[in-house]
Amino acid sequence: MILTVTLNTALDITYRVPRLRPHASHRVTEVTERPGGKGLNVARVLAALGHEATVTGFVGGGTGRALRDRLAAVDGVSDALVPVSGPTRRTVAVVDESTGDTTQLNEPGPHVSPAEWAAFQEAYAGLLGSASAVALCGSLPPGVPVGAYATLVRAARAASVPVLLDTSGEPLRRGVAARPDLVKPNAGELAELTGSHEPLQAVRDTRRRGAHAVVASLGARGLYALTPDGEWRAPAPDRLAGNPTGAGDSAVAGLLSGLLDGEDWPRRLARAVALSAATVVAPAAGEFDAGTYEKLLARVSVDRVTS
Ligand SMILES: O=P(O)(O)OC[C@@]1(O)O[C@H](CO)[C@@H](O)[C@@H]1O
Repeated sequence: MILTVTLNTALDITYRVPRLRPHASHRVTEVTERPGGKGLNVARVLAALGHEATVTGFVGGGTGRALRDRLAAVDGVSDALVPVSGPTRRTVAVVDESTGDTTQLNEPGPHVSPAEWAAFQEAYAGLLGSASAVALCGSLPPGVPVGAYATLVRAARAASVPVLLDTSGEPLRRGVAARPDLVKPNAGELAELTGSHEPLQAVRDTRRRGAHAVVASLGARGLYALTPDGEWRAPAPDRLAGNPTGAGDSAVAGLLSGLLDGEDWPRRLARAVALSAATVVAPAAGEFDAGTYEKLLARVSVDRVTS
């Protein structure tokens, strides 16, 4: 199975409003609630692609129960979440129907005690034994040490399980230094990590800091991959209208799914680009439009960079 770790799980709430205006009161036209946090989105997409996925991380309180109830209804995803005494957070995505723009409000998450963090690490070590790959995704809840991902990367490497890291800030900086097989930063995360606003220079710097391979999502410029096998650029397809929340998580699912299906880098990147775009046209994170995915997969161009 593919293991996804979401230390800061969330009940994702999406509101659609005709037009979002600061200082105004809004009538919500549609509400959706989904089990979320980045790794849960990755797992749902992997399951939809036919992979067996297991999710772990912390879960607690009434929001945690609601998250688990909804997760139990998702085919192909096993729940190996670890209890925490505080309540799982909510995140709110507000979609402005007049522009298609999304505004995201993410709660910090429950406080995690040293004993809860130790219990998680024990559970994680056990799960690594049956994992063919692991994805470490999203922000850290309060109380979890800032070097948590570095610790989890090292444990995966010691167990010879390929490990992908998708986070930001100091947890990313320390996690990269622990030498994950792959990191997937966006342009903002790259700039924060390296201090460079020139994305290609920042990608090279990230690899020098320890990551074996880097796949950067550069918005309208698409994906840029720097790997031991070479460098590739995969331009994004024409801008699609919709909700971009979770598009990066679908790219992670595409990269992992391609790796485990034995695909080469260009085909993994094509999956990532097509899934990411197909997520924008689906209503919520962790879902994708299958028709759009198939159509784009046949059309995505991935170019080798030779300089
Ligand atoms: O606060 P984090 O952990 O960075 O991000 C959490 C989150 O906004 O990311 C997903 C989209 O990628 C949402 O489903 C989720 O709630």
